[in-house]
Amino acid sequence: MHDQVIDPAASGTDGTAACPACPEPHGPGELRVPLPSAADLTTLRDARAAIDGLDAALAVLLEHRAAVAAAVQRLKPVGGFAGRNPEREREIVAAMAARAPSLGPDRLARIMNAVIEAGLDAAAASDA
Ligand SMILES: C=C(O[C@@H]1C=C(C(=O)O)C=C[C@H]1O)C(=O)O
Repeated sequence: MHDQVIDPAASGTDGTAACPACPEPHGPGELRVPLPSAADLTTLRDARAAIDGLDAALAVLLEHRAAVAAAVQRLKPVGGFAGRNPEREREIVAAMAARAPSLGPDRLARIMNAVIEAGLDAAAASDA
């Protein structure tokens, strides 16, 4: 969860906190990340720095998503891999494809299949 990746040693005195994903301090339960414009990146160093910032935010989102997906498994009558729901997964991919048109539904399906399986696997490991 996002709160868990905030470095308490870097916390401000005003209730805000520094976190590895965000360039600016912010309150708990928030993620703020700049969205660099690829067209503005003209050096390898800057482009890699932009990737690193986006990946830090992705990691925070993936950690948080896995925790929420684990909560869903506990709420469903049949959770875990046995309760996998292809129709729900197709809906997720379709909604994401509308926001990520350059990736499109086929690539997003591969990405989200990996994300969903990793979440279910992590949830099963934490139950064991
Ligand atoms: C979270 C659920 O369980 C499973 C995991 C999903 C996910 O990580 O998004 C989606 C569908 C299910 O295969 C759910 O049914 O909503």
